[in-house]
Amino acid sequence: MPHSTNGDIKITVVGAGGGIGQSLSLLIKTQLTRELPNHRQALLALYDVNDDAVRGVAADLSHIDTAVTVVGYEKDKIGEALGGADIVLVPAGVPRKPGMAREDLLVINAKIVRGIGSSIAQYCDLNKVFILLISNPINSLVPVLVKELESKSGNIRAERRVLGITKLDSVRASAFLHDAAVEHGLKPKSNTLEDVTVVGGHSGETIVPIFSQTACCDALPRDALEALIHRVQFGGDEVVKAKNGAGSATLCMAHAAYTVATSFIPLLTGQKRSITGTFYIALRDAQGQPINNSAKRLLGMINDLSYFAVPVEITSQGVGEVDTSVVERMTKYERERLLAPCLGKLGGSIKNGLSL
Ligand SMILES: NC(=O)C1=CN([C@@H]2O[C@H](COP(=O)(O)OP(=O)(O)OC[C@H]3O[C@@H](n4cnc5c(N)ncnc54)[C@H](O)[C@@H]3O)[C@@H](O)[C@H]2O)C=CC1
Ligand SMILES: O=C([O-])CC(=O)C(=O)O
Repeated sequence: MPHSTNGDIKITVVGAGGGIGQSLSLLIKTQLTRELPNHRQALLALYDVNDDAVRGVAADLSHIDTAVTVVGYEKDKIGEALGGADIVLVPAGVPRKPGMAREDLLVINAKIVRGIGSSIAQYCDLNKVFILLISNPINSLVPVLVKELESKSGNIRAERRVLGITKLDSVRASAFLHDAAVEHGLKPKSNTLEDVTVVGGHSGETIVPIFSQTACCDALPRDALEALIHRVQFGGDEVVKAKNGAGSATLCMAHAAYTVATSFIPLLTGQKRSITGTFYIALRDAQGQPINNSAKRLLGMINDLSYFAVPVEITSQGVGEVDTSVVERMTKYERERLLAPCLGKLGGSIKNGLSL
């Protein structure tokens, strides 16, 4: 299965033998056909440097009765795993243990992500593939990956194909908002939880949930709202502490990444010309110029930071227009108490990634 010829959708999971990789691959194998038009097939390519793990996961998943074809690729077969991919999901790297910050993973995971970036530049079509990065610290590793792709491929639009997944923050914000609403006697009107836009980055105070733009925010007491914001910003710590040395969030992350991956299906199958989603993206191109006018406007609102998580339009050309309206409509409290500290910390993380 080297290439996704004849119109099949090819999704490659790099780091498929790990906690996130296995759960994410299970979701893709069991659920993806529901999202596909009848005449389209899906290929799921699993890659990991741990040969036993990838062999085992591929054999195990291939016994499930869905029409998604699963193939495992061992360490020296990365070219075949990546060739022809429409989406490359990257949950490869080391997770946190208690007492560690995501930033403590930078040196080790940057080495891993750079190696993967180099292989993507070699084997993927950078005018076609979407690279969805999960590995931490996202705030610094998206810059690392973009730089690697630009230098190894010479493709001046490579930055538009790289999307840092911050979806788990909005998944948590929705879940915790629902919990808080129930706790304060605000009866949810349906089983569908409210979406919460989260901008900034993916670590502590760089995570900026915009609860003011949700329906039930005004009904919550101020202290409950502040506790909610803190819980979203430090939600990852809750899981790291609970797992007590056995790693960080895997199941909720797999759910978040699966949701993101399936949101691309209408674009990949030509049912839609564009989709939208919130991603941590590069706002400047390889020459340092804003990627478009909306990115230029956003840069003016965020102290000129070159990377930021924001709702954005995605077309077959990659990252398109960013939606600046969520940042424009933030309250004074959100601007001063959340956005300002986010920008300070995020600037440092971007610099750390670029200086490696
Ligand atoms: N963006 C986000 O919201 C989240 C990110 N993460 C991050 O995701 C990463 C993975 O987490 P887990 O799955 O829990 O870790 P894990 O240790 O269970 O799995 C990582 C897998 O990556 C593989 N790997 C290492 N180097 C590789 C390479 N060069 N190529 C291919 N595979 C390679 C390992 O063999 C292992 O199977 C961590 O960095 C973690 O911090 C975790 C949760 C949320
Ligand atoms: O906390 C971690 O290290 C993993 C992660 O990014 C999250 O759960 O949000």
